Parts: sequence; structure tokens; C-alpha cells
Amino acid sequence: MFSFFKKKPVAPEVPEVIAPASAPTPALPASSDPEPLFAIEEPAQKQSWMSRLKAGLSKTSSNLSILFVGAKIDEALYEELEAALLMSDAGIDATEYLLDALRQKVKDDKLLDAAAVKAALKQLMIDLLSPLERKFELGRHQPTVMMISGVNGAGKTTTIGKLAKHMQSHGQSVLLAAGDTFRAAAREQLMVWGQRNNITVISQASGDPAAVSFDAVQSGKAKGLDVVMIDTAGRLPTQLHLMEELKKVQRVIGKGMDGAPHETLLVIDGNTGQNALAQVKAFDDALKLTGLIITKLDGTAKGGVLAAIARVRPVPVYFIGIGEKIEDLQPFVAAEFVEALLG
Ligand SMILES: Nc1nc2c(ncn2[C@@H]2O[C@H](COP(=O)(O)OP(=O)(O)OP(=O)(O)O)[C@@H](O)[C@H]2O)c(=O)[nH]1
Repeated sequence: MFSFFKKKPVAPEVPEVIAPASAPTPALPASSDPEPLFAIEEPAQKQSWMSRLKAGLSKTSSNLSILFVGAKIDEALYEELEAALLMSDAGIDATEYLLDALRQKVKDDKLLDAAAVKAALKQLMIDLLSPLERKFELGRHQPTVMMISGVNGAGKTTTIGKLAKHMQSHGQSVLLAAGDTFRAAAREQLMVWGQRNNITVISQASGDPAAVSFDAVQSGKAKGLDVVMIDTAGRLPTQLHLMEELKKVQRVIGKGMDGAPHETLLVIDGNTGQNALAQVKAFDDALKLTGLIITKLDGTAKGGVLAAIARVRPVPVYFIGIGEKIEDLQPFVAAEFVEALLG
């Protein structure tokens, strides 16, 4: 089944490479100015993203923002706020932190009306979530090697597809590694997708995920590509042998290129709520994550989990996802997120 007992990281078999018909986009010269990804500049696009983010987070926001409509600033309001934050999966720590800070602010600034208290809460939430903001940059390494992990069905493969297409449309040459050697369908899915989108995918029929990853890094280096993205099989943090396998994949990537993987990302399903926090802790302990991608925030009532992450394990959130389309994945911006929640 899994080959994590093998001593050698590189499997002897020849990897299958699904290459696009045309050669990949030539590598850009290494630039001293790394390029941030996904910056929405156009006001119309920004507006469209904000309205979709608001709609996506409406189940989380409805419990919160309604509290302030015509509310009196009394103990009942704080209690309802506490319940709403806990229901949004902000967790006990972040909820207590926000409520204590809000009480203090209301007292210090002598706030008397609900709108002012809501504005104060908004600012506190922005301050809490801002440290999670981090721009995803390319161009510091050639290739930039990214390893993508997460539990089953979190949205890893879909997210890789969205990122790859976006990077490609920004002139980046991208190589994907089908490191999910456990689920044959996942491998097929990535290969078909690669062919359709003119993106090279490295895969092995009965592969060792570490070997596939190593080959991908070697190939990325040899071809002078910009980005190598390595998909991994979904696993639960409680499956300790599979977490060990993931650590091995990470180590072997490092043997393929010094300093790689440059990004070790965890994809989290935003519907998971408090369990997401357990996932962040476990994957971070095992792999030292460089960033998170939180998917499926559309339609969830549990968007408050970002506050829990910010308090308990503040791993940067590079992107958030609110749907299946490519434009539904965007950089996390604390002020936008809070505006969608409480705006
Ligand atoms: N609504 C919604 N669905 C999403 C989002 N991101 C991914 N999905 C869907 O979630 C499902 C699982 O996505 P995958 O990318 O296959 O997940 P995975 O983590 O690779 O799954 P495994 O390979 O089983 O571990 C698919 O149906 C995706 O279309 C999102 O932001 N919103």
C-alpha cells in the first residue's frame, strides 16, 4: 500500500509525465522583486469579490450583525455576542479576548450606541486577524516548490488547479506533481486536468509520493521552471503513520533542492469549524506550515474559526475560497473579511 518503509526516496520506476502539447511558458528571469499573486486592482472586480464574499459568509455574519440592530449596550448584548461568536466557531479563547477588549473599549471611549460598539468590534476583529495576512510571493526561488497537504476532501486538488491556472496566466511556468498516489482517481483527475489546461503533470502509476515529489523537483530545476506544486493524499492528523509519510515527502523534497519546499501549505475546509484548529496544530507540528488556504467559506456558519486560528496558532492565511470557480479563490485580507462579516 504505502511505501514509507522504503529506505530509498527515489523509486526505480520511470515517472509518467503528462506534458502539454506545446512547451511550457519559458521561465522568467529571476527577479529581485518577487511578484505578489492575485492582486485585484480593478474596482469592479473588487466589488464583485466583496459581494460574493458577503454572500458566502452570510450564514456566519447573520448571527452577528443582527445583534446590533436597535440594541441597548447592556449585559444581554454581551451575552448574545458571546453566544454568536461561539456559534461561529471563534472558540472560547478568541471569544473571551474579543469580549474583554470590547468591554474595555466601550468603557474607555464611553460608547453609548450600538453602531459605535459594532464599529469597535469590527476594528478589534481586524486587529486580531491582520497578523494572518501574508502576500503570496513568487520569484524568490527557481523553481518555487510548494507542498500542499490537508485532510480528505478539503479542496487541495481544486485549489492547486486554481492556483496553477492563475500563475500560468501571469506568465509563470508551472509543473504539478500528483503526489496523491493513494487515490488513483485523484491522480487521473490531476492528469486530465493538466492535459486540458496545458500544464505538465508528473505522476507514477504505483508511486511512492516521496519519489514523485523528488522527480518533480528535479524536473522543475532541470527545465528552469518557476513553480512546482506537489499535491499530497488527504489524511487525518490522527493517522500517525500517514503524518510520518508526509514528513518523509517533505524531507525528500529538501533533498531534491536545498531549502525546498519553500511553501508548505495546509488546505482547510472552512466548514470544519473548531476541528480546523486541531488540523492546523497537528499539521504545523509535523511540517512547520508556512501558510493556510481556507476553502468552502461559502455557505458556512463557521467562518469565525479564523479568529480561533489567529489566537491559538497564527499560521498565515494566504488564500480563502468561496466557490468552485477560479475567481472564487482570493488572497485573505482581514479588513475585507471583517467587512463581509460585520459590514
Ligand atoms: N463550495 C465550495 N466547494 C469547493 C471549494 N473548494 C473546493 N470545493 C469542492 O470540494 C470538493 C473536494 O475538492 P478536492 O479538490 O477534490 O479535495 P481534495 O482535498 O483534493 O480531496 P482528496 O483528494 O479526497 O483528499 C470538490 O467537489 C470541489 O469542487 C470552495 O471554496 N467552495
